[in-house]
Amino acid sequence: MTHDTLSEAGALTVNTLSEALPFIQRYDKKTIVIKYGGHAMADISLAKGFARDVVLLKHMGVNPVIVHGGGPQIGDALKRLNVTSKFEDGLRVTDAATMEIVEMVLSGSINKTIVRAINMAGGNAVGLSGADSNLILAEKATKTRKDPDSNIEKILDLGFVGEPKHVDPTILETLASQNTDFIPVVAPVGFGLEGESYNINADTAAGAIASALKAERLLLLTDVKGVLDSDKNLIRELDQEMATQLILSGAISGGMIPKIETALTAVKNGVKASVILDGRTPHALLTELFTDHGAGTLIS
Ligand SMILES: Nc1ncnc2c1ncn2[C@@H]1O[C@H](COP(=O)(O)OP(=O)(O)O)[C@@H](O)[C@H]1O
Ligand SMILES: CC(=O)N[C@@H](CCC(=O)OP(=O)(O)O)C(=O)O
Repeated sequence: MTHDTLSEAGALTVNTLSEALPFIQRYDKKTIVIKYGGHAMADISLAKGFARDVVLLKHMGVNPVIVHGGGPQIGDALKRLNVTSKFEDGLRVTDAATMEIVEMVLSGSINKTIVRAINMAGGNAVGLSGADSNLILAEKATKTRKDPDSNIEKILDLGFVGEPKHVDPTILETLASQNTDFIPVVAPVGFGLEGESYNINADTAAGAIASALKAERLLLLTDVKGVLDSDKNLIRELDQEMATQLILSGAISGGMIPKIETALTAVKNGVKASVILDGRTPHALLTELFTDHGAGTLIS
């Protein structure tokens, strides 16, 4: 690189930093809940980049709360143990033996891998699951499906799949209020009233936590650019009406449906806005929060 191109690059960086000022002011001391999915953490360099970005956010005055998934990693562990696993409407049917493994993987290995990565990047992460400090009280998920032949609504028994019934955010608020540098990292495992554990979809857990905290943003990191229309173009902004139309037309399907529903519900429950964005893009979090153009689909 010549001296000129180097100084041009330097000027560009400084301009970008300077343009970030209004965004840094907007998010100062604000809570941002980030759902970090299992696919996004599989790539080591992306995972390191994610940890650095979270630490940078904290240094910039933001209060990031991480809620992680781990679907692919649970799948690998179950395969190694010869336990078969199936999904109904995007949720893993979870019997008692599967639940034990789900909890080991989510609250154990994955949670601690993320905690270590953030700490290695210079942060001070604290790993929690929904059982810690009564964070996520869950109850058995009640899902139904219409039988196509008889048109009768059937109840699906998903075992220990749970839905958040009550989130007590005291521990997260306490960590944030002490002016410490703690970064909470939450595994989506809820506790039941009988002492049982529940496997909660990580998007759902992140949405419930964001709602309880009245977060400024719920960022759902996934493995596509954002919500795409029927021509596969990125939709920059989406509201309830558009989402309903796109679901009815079939342009939005599969795992994207519960993700959008979570994003919309969070907004209805007091989260300022939700964003679905690409966790495969380096620095997706920083681009979303600190640039004019953002990164994915804003849902408000
Ligand atoms: N309109 C759409 N826009 C983007 N993705 C969509 C759309 N419709 C369906 N999808 C699917 O939804 C997936 C994201 O949901 P999911 O696999 O549950 O994500 P994650 O594992 O990150 O939680 C995408 O990889 C894509 O295959
Ligand atoms: C009930 C249910 O399906 N739970 C999920 C929890 C993990 C998760 O949601 O992880 P991702 O975000 O990486 O997909 C599961 O068992 O896979």
